[in-house]
Amino acid sequence: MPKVLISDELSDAAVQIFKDAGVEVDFQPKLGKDPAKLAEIIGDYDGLAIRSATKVTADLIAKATNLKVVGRAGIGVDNVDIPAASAKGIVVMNTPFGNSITTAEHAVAMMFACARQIPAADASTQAGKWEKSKFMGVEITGKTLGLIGAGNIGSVVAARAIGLKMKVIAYDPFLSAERAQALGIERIEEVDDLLARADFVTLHVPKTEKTANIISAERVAKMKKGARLINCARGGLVDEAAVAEALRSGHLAGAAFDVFSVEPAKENPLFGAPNAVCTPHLGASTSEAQENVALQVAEQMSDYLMHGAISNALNAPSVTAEEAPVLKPWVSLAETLGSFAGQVTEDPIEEIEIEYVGEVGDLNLKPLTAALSAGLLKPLVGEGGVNMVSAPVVARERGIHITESRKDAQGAFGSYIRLIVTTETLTRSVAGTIYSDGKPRFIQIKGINLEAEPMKHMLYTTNTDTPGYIGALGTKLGALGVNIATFALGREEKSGEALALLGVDDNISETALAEIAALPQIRHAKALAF
Ligand SMILES: NC(=O)c1ccc[n+]([C@@H]2O[C@H](COP(=O)([O-])OP(=O)(O)OC[C@H]3O[C@@H](n4cnc5c(N)ncnc54)[C@H](O)[C@@H]3O)[C@@H](O)[C@H]2O)c1
Ligand SMILES: O=C(O)[C@H](O)COP(=O)(O)O
Repeated sequence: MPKVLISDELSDAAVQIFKDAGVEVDFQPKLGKDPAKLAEIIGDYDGLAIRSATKVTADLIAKATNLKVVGRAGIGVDNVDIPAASAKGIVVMNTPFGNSITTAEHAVAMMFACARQIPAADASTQAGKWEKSKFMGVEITGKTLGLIGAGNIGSVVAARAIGLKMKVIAYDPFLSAERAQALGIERIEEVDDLLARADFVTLHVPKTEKTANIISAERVAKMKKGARLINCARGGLVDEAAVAEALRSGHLAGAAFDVFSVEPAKENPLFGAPNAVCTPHLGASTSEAQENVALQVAEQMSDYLMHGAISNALNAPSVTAEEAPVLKPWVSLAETLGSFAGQVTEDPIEEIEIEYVGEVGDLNLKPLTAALSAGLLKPLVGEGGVNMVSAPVVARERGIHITESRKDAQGAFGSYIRLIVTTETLTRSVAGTIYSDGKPRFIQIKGINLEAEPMKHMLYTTNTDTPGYIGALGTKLGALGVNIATFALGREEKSGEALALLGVDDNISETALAEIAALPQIRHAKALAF
């Protein structure tokens, strides 16, 4: 039974979902704030469900010896070291839509809060002051709202703002003209042009190398005098000290921040600045959003751990729950073919071509290609060093170029996978299919037809096609105490080249292999393990 740890404040609805799916669950919502304790126990878990408090660092991942999936109940995954997770084969998934509306509503609430100074007016009124003339505000109607980032949350904010009779302009390099038109907003090519026009600027981008400090001190200075800035996206997008200074100088009339460069924010340059409205990362904190993301993350993680279905992963191809069982035998075949090629190829691999022939080409090929690449790279990288998640990264790091193509059915088999591996000196191919019994078969090696069911231990030989070879090999294996389970042969009549693929009961030792390879008919012998 897979075991999941919930280390942040998730709605307890998630616990029931895990249990119902047959996943053991440990609910320790304070653990995210205790990294040492978390590191001590993480090795026991197959899954880790988090929000933003838990920091999934490379150090934590190194200790997570059984971890298969990290599920983020929310959107931002900047608290997860995704390259480290990918390198270890851990799927990282989030819930990209569950809290978008809630967060957009918070941004709109923050816009109103700083347009009418509601928090300060509230504090003053509750202190018995009645400072009616102190809290002069501005109308939102007819004002220009500048969105930086018009993705899921930004586009909900746009819709709400249009409803409030605002003019909405947006800077987002990935926003198409068609999408902007559909949203009823104006696309702006340069951030600075947006800042020069907007009365309110609101950020809705992830924090990346490109967006870090996107509202720098220089850009704060370029904002319209009297403008207001809202950040409900991520800390680190804005130069907070420059904004505080602009509030004091009167260049900006308000700033409303839900997120800060250091969190939890116990102190910050914005605290105490005039008309600075601050909330403690509450964007996603509604009962509706928390229920949504908790249920969704628990479902996604359970589907992966129990059935291999992958959704909303940041570092792995998607596989639906319907696809997973259909793909399963093909994923296993792909990994076996890759493993065969990886074990018999001695030179550095330059290129891998994968042909999906016939009906298999209609399946979701990404997981098949990833599994095949993992099988192929495993013998080169070492056991445990690569899997479906990390294989594309490892292949890229090693300069191995992978291509895939779909082909119409040809030959005796309606559907099969053929892998062609190119090294500096040679090109080799291997093909396999799934029989109607649901089991995989090798059907061709080096262009030579044969039929062999993959087994845990196998012996592969290439040999001259001369009489007596089978007898000599059988006798030699008998003398070495190697029991033959299956024996498949193939040959190319014209070239006189032949090959054999045998299933054997146990691993063949190196000494035994050397004796086998010394048979006069043998060109090459290799002990294989799957
Ligand atoms: N305050 C909270 O509690 C809270 C809650 C949810 C999400 N968030 C944060 O809100 C942000 C937006 O979330 P989302 O769901 O809308 O994400 P999204 O991926 O749907 O949208 C992000 C948009 O940013 C755009 N973008 C990327 N690089 C850009 C750049 N350099 N300049 C301008 N635009 C750029 C993308 O094209 C995309 O349209 C994320 O950082 C997320 O973590 C915060
Ligand atoms: O990215 C997100 O989903 C938000 O920042 C929410 O974070 P939280 O789950 O820690 O509230």
